[in-house]
Amino acid sequence: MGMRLFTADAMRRADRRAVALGYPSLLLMEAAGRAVARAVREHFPDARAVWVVAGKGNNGGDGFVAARWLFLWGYRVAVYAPDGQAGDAAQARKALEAHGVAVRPLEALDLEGAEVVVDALVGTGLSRPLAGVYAEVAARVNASGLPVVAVDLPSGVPFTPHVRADVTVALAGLKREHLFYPARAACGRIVLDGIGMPEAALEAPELPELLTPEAMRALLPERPGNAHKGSVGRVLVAGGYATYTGAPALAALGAYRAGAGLVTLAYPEGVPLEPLLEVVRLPLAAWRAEALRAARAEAVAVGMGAGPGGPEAARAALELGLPAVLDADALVPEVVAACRGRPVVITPHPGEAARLLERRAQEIAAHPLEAARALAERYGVTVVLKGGPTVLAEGAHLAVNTTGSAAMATGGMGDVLSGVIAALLAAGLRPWDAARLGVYWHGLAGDRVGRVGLLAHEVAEALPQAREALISDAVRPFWV
Ligand SMILES: NC(=O)C1=CN([C@@H]2O[C@H](COP(=O)(O)OP(=O)(O)OC[C@H]3O[C@@H](n4cnc5c(N)ncnc54)[C@H](O)[C@@H]3O)[C@@H](O)[C@H]2O)[C@H](O)CC1
Ligand SMILES: [K+]
Repeated sequence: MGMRLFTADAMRRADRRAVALGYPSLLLMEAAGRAVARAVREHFPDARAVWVVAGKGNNGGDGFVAARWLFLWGYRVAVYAPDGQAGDAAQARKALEAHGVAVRPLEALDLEGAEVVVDALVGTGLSRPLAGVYAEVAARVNASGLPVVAVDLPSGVPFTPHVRADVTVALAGLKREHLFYPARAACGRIVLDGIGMPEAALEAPELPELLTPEAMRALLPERPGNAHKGSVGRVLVAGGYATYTGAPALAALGAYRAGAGLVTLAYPEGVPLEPLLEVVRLPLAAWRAEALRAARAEAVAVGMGAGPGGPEAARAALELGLPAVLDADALVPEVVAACRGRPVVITPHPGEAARLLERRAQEIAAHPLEAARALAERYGVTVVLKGGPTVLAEGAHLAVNTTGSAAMATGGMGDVLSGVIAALLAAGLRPWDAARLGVYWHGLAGDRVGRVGLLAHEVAEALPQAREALISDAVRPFWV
């Protein structure tokens, strides 16, 4: 079963399924609290004094469990919470108090002497922005400058105010706030703990898939020992005029570094292109499908280069009937609309998605999953909506990438990605597989060289070592 990205509701359903399977919910809370206590010990090994702020719900319950274990391990512990817990949370509170640990009112919070704060005010049960004493506690914890370990979610996200955590222990599964900004920025380092939740309870094929190393490794095309350059995928790159003369070269480089056997670059005669020794050049008098056939390609990447010829190049390339990746200036409604039901991957950023959906870019960036789904529905193609994180859609399927970083927000990065996806299409992968693996691999390569100042060609150069790492099981997801 693949990993899924949960909403609060979906996690509540998983909880209920676990209970229906006979799994006592108090066991989940016990595992959750203990995981939080362990995170404190592992991430702040020098701390001896831990203050816990807890709410009325199960998030607070997890906090009481964490406090009990930390107390039993010899930490100095102070616990602040309102009265009025019920169910498991009330039990967890009693179990803590049985050790003689007093729970003081939140209003009495005194952070003097604390070395780490555990934030267990609210988790997935948040229904409205924090206010009153909760908002005050969040503000005081933030202002204290003390390290914060958040239980499940930093309290208050996705609204403001919220706690800013150094470590967030995600319980049972990752939720949207752990992946999407601005909430993600409040999480700090994210560690996922399974809390013993039975796999069957977590099954939720309707939720977006999270791209994991295991799932992506399985998609990597094999390289047979008797491979030759015509047998592992030939890619045609069509684009590169006017301003971005390096763009097609970056796409070609991305395709080669992703394993393409041969890359042909078609371009209008007379356009000066950046040299790339291994690329076959195909100068054209005009964008005509007949001329493009000379490349004998199995997939085509169109649109890098941002010139007025983009749509024209795209039309000619699409006439070849090959699997295709469309980017940038090829992403105009008339061109994309002609691709319905064909093996085509489009790779818009929010601005291009806005053009295709006739919406505002801010709206797209604020609701990327919904936008990707809308694009897939409207155009009947595979969608890669670039962003932090990149989200993908095809038909009813959604996926969210888990690699890459803001360091990759630089020119030419998308051209490399187009080349990678085109190489995977040429190697015979279905568009959904090529898009998911391409996005994941591209991000992984970025992570391996990742620091601000990263250049697109450096990411292309890191693709082979990222592949090796993926194959040899040396890749850990960010939540481990
Ligand atoms: N499967 C799991 O992931 C498990 C998670 N656990 C933990 O349970 C919480 C969710 O618990 P729940 O009781 O549903 O909600 P919360 O504790 O997050 O919050 C409910 C609590 O807070 C009050 N509230 C809501 N909004 C506000 C607000 N803005 N200001 C003040 N108070 C607010 C609400 O009225 C309730 O009293 C999950 O995050 C995990 O930490 C389980 O322990 C194990 C299984
Ligand atoms: K919390």
